Amino acid sequence: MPPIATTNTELKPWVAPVETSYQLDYADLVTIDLSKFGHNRHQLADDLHNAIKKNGGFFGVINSGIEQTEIFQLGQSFFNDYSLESKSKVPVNFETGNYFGYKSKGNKYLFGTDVKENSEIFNIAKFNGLNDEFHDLDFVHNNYDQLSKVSHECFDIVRKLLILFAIILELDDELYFVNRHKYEDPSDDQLRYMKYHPRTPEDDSKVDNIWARAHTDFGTLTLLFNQLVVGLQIKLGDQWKYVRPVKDGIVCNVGDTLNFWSGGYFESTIHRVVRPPPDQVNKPRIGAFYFLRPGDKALIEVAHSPLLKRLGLYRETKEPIIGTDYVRKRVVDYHNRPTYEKQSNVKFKVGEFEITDGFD
Ligand SMILES: O=C(O)CCC(=O)C(=O)O
Ligand SMILES: [Fe+2]
Repeated sequence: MPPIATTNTELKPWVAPVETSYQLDYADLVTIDLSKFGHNRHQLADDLHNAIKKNGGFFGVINSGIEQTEIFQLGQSFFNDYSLESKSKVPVNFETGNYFGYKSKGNKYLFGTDVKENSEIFNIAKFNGLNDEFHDLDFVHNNYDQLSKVSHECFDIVRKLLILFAIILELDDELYFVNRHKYEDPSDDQLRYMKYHPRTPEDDSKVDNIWARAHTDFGTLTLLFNQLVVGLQIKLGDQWKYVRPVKDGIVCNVGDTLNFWSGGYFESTIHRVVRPPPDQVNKPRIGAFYFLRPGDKALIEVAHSPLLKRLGLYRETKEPIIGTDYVRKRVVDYHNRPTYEKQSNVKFKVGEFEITDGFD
């Protein structure tokens, strides 16, 4: 079905949640200034290199040029203005592993308890003419132009980051990763809206206050827009550290496939979401993300990087794996289950590439 032109519904103002007054144990995230990209990308690549080595693949990005108020206005509208029936028109089908569409909350029990998982998710495929059936929801029809704009703007940001990652690896071709992630190609990239529905303290305590199980991200890069309701934690060594919101900025992290391309040098770090502090726990925690994922034309092998060779991290890949295959197998393995069990240090492997995950 062809896209129906946007009707430009009036979006209600977004009132950002007030920051917590609790003192929490935060990771010392390093932030890079993307406005340097145009005139000094080699310096910026050095900045990024320092940033990712400090916090296992998590870093902040400022001056990306993207307008975040509109992103959250759209998310707020999705969760507040549309009925369950309207949102459910394109349901996520975990059997396919593409993860496009809507997932309502509370479909699965957690950790062998009587407590259900609490996230509501809508994953929006790229606006490249290949995914019209996954855009067939009133919310998308009503906001088609804005959502398409946001999706393209997110892509422009990750495109710059992909160039910086190629520079860090000293690859001959700065566009090595860009050529393996093209907006016009088929891939399971998603612009995601996510809302966590608070549970009672009693229920939360039965599941160790976990709102999102510990995991690594499945694709290449993740952008996480200004999340003021804290709860995201990353695992650094054996310590969990909170991620501080980057004011007017983006938290970004490396996922599994960039980890593979870099022979593990860029880390796909385990993270989770826990119950927010008491002064924020009942605020709507609406998340907005862009998940960059390699497509079915992207072969994943350890890149021929002089840096990786010097570090002893380069190895020849006998059988490269296909980007979309990896991501879909990972989604199926992770989500296509009747319940979410408690597991630690689980290995997931496709071909020669293995990741250690853990649900804690
Ligand atoms: O909600 C968050 O802050 C993070 C969620 C997350 O890690 C994910 O959806 O992959
Ligand atoms: Fe994640």
